[in-house]
Amino acid sequence: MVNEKDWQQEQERLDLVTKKLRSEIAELEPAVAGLRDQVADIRKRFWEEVTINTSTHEDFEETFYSIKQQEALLSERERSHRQRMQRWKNMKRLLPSPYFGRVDFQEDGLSFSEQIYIGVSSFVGEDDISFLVYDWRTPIASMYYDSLPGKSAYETPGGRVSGTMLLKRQYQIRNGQLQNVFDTSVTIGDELLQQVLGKGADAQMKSIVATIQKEQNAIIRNVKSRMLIVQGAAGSGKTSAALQRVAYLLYKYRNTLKADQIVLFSPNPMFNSYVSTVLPELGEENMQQTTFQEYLEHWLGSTLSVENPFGQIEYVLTSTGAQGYDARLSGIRYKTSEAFLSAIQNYAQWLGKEGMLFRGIRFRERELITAEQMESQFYSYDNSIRLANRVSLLREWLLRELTTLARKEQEAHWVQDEIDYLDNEQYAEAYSTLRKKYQPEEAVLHFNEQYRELLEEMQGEEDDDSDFRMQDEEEELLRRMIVKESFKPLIRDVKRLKFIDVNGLYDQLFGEEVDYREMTNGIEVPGHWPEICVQTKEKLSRHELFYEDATPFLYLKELVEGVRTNMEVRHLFIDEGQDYSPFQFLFLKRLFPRASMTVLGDFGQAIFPQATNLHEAKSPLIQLYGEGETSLFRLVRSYRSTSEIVKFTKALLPGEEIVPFERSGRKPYLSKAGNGVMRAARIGEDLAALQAEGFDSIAVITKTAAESREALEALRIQGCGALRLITEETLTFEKGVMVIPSYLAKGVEFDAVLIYDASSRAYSRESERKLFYTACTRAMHRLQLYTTGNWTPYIESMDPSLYEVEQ
Ligand SMILES: Nc1ncnc2c1ncn2[C@@H]1O[C@H](COP(=O)(O)OP(=O)(O)OP(=O)(O)O)[C@@H](O)[C@H]1O
Repeated sequence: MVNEKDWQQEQERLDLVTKKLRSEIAELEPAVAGLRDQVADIRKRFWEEVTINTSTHEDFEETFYSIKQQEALLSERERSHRQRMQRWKNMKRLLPSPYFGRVDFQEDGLSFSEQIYIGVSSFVGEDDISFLVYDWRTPIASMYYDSLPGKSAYETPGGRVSGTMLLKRQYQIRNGQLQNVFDTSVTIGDELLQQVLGKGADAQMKSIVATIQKEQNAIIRNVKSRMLIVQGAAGSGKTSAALQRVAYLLYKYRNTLKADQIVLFSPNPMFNSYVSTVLPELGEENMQQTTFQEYLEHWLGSTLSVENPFGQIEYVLTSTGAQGYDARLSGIRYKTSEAFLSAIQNYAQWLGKEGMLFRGIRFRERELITAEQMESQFYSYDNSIRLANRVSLLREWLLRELTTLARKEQEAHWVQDEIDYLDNEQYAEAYSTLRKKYQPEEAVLHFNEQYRELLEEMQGEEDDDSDFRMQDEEEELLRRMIVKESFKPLIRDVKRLKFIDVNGLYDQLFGEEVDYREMTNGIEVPGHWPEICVQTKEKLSRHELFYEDATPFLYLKELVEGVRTNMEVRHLFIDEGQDYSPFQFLFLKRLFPRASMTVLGDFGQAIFPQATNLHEAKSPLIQLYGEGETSLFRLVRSYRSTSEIVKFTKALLPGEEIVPFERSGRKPYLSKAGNGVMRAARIGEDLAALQAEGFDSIAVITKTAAESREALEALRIQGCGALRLITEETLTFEKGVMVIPSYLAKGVEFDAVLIYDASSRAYSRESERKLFYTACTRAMHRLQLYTTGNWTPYIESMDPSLYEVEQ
């Protein structure tokens, strides 16, 4: 806290800034409203102001310029309106709390210092040059995050500015009133951060601009690397850093970068709702948000049913010992590995020489073009031409073939039959459609000409043949129309490359080991190969794909058919990056060739079998853009949980680099019950107690979805009302008490976490350790664990001083 005099001065300055903000807002208000009306008015009267006259060339020119002038006027007004509106909105946002920080900085060589007040946007005085508040994203504001009083510097586009920071101060301001003022010296920790972290969880993530830490700031402001990889412990602020980074990029590149050119891939749809308010809170529009599953379904969903990652993890967690389980697990590991990535690439090469599979084009129970014909046409192209380009050539060839075949088809009996079956009305309708449709075509023009001649003839002298001639022409056109209509689906399918049997191509890989080796240039198969083949083929025959097959399948499809790209997107953010396989990263790179990537994750929370270790030296992620274009960051300090919870969770996962932020609370608390009913009763009592203590975001975390349903039922029987069950379909995140499976709790946090079953029955395998760790690290203030039997070995082997046991 500062002394009384300083406090007084700060309150006075705050009053001054608040007054100026108020008066500018009031001044701008009518202008903002007026401009809105003016723009609407110009829009309305746009055409009244323009004289349209196109009689002569000069008139036409005049009209053209008059329209141009009106357009320019309108866009100028709109621009001015937008700018004033933005300024007005920024000031409104600043008003309740105009700034949160201040640094006093004396530049080397100058005899005076400047007071730099930092807030969520800039506020410039009437003179248009003195900054009453600096936007937190300005270069000078970076010192607030990076330095302590003493020698200090900041980077500007014009070079480095060095000097001395004389003071660093933090504020808590509510409704124009100072609540707290802290001076940060070299020795004192971040008091504001202490205050912020002591608060309860929210249904929505909050912005952290007032307390961004130095190592987070480095991530937020890095614009040098094409690829940013952040390995950060649970609760270390990865998602927070990502979102503030989006705001930073939107500010830095405000003239060229729009929010919809940034895409965030998040772990589940509920997470989207959780983070959706951070950017609007900072005065920026939200970036696009999606999940990888959405992307897979977009490209494969029309023909195949793709398992989602939660289906996969439920299977992994619940089907231990089931027939085929070990094979599936071995398959998951293999299909997401780099070896399989190479296998697919080599396989595509092999297909360039042989083995392509096509689907013959069938029409009315006949094979118009056989798969063999396509194959021989395909392999007749020079094999130095890329696979996808040869597919394009084949497509052109097929379209030409179909045109020729359509011409022949016009003479077929079925066409005549169709014409004969048309009744008068249908005939007339077909004929008029035909006239409209074929009007511009040469044959029709020709026909019309003849028709006119015929009419003239008919009006002049009688010609007995004319009716017949007309009928002939009509019939020919009708035949063309009928065939063209029936060929339409064939042509559409060819254009969509349906003649390639991608299912067959993927299926073909899963055969005899010797064949696999030959097709993939010697890549080894994993254990349980024959069973993996049976499982994969069986799924495909039902037009289904395992989650682990979806990306390789899509990759193969793209190698054969050509890549789809999105050139608009400039920045890609991938949260929970450890849950993506090398395939998925490669894919995203190919899909967004102009984008930079920021990947955030924690290998300690790698709960899916396809996990990628983000920081490993040989990690495919680092290879993606090459070391030169990649920056690695590590965040180890956990801001989410109390130090007692962090110490406990760290012991669960020896080796995980995680350092608690000094905030104290109760030790994790273990409660053993005699049976399920007693446990539910105990949890029910604890829930009530926690709520009475004021915690309003509480999660009962279960291992699986099935266990969530069971827990919900048991707790309801105990009279716990208002429990919300979270499933993979849940789209919004709300406060309250919820029952949630561990893997859906990823990325979010709760005041209190109750682990429903922490027994050795539920968590004993090494593969489950990270899942357990992820669940426990969701807790901010309280962590309570329950069992009806033995504790999980991860707890049994832990130092007992790290937890309390119910007496
Ligand atoms: N600099 C900061 N100032 C204030 N709060 C912070 C800061 N950094 C992180 N936090 C808070 O810590 C909590 C965890 O942050 P966040 O969810 O971004 O971490 P994470 O690394 O993505 O976590 P996880 O991987 O476990 O999901 C959030 O409540 C966030 O607001």
